[in-house]
Amino acid sequence: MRDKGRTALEVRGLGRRYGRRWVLREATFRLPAGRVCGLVGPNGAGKTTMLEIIAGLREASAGEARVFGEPAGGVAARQRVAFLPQEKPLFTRFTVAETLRLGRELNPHWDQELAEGFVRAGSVPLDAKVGRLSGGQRTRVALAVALGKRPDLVLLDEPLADLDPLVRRQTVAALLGEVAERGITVLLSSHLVAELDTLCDYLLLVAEGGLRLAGDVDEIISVHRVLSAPTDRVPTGPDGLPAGLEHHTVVETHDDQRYTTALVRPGGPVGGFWDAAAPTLEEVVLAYLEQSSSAPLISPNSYVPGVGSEVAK
Ligand SMILES: Nc1ncnc2c1ncn2[C@@H]1O[C@H](COP(=O)(O)OP(=O)(O)OP(=O)(O)O)[C@@H](O)[C@H]1O
Repeated sequence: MRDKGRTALEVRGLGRRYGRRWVLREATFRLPAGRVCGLVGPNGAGKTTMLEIIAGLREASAGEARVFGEPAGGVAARQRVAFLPQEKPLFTRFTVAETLRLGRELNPHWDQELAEGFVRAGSVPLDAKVGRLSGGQRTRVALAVALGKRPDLVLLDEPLADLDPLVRRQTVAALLGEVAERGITVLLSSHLVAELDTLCDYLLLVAEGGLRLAGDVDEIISVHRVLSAPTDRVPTGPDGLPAGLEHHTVVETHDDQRYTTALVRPGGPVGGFWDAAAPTLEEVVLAYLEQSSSAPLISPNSYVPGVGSEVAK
């Protein structure tokens, strides 16, 4: 792994506004090299905007992004980045082989063997016109073009959204195989929250213009607990929240007639009537999406020294 131990991406105080409206504000994090990072957030949270800034396709209104130490958008950074936008940038009249040939002509470091192998492994015929391919086959060709550039950082904007579950699983396995073998860093936006933990070992969550979660998936899960108790045993505490949560950072609470649950970052022992369990990544993500005003969590290896961020606790 060429970049092991390095930072693939460093974002400091990044912001973007359209007119007077800020869609992204003061995003600060670090993404270590070699990780597969999920970028999640509600519609309109600024995920595409952030990917476009990192790819050098859009100017930031504040702050900066650096790719392997180089300013995003500069020649050095662009050479190391491949960006696959939501609408796959393929010419429908080209055959698959012609598409790969174009990739070779446009990219000095093109890896034909990799790109062709990736397409063949998905049983996509090289002589087929791109316009005649299924959505899954087209995704595979677009990913092959992205990987063929031999990038160090791949940015994918909802690459899997239109694939059926089986094709999605096959495509993900193929993609993860390539990136692991080559030590490529991946940042991919996705709404497929239930599948994130099979894809990603790193997570960024943006909501309401700001970064709410950043860090290792394992670390993020390990600092949270899901507490549950029968609703009839849970009195209301002085702050209006269910009692017994005073010493914890409460991300979200939910109750129905039978059970009350809370996702918390424990600030001490959990006791009394509460049962505590480790949450799934999906539970954590959904809780932060539901309560986008909860205190952000930037875990230590995403933390950028000298820029105001909250460290995991
Ligand atoms: N060129 C533009 N001019 C004005 N507003 C824009 C422009 N591009 C994006 N926006 C607005 O910025 C906000 C963030 O858009 P963005 O596409 O980055 O969000 P997203 O998180 O990727 O959303 P989704 O999950 O729906 O793809 C949206 O409200 C969008 O309407």
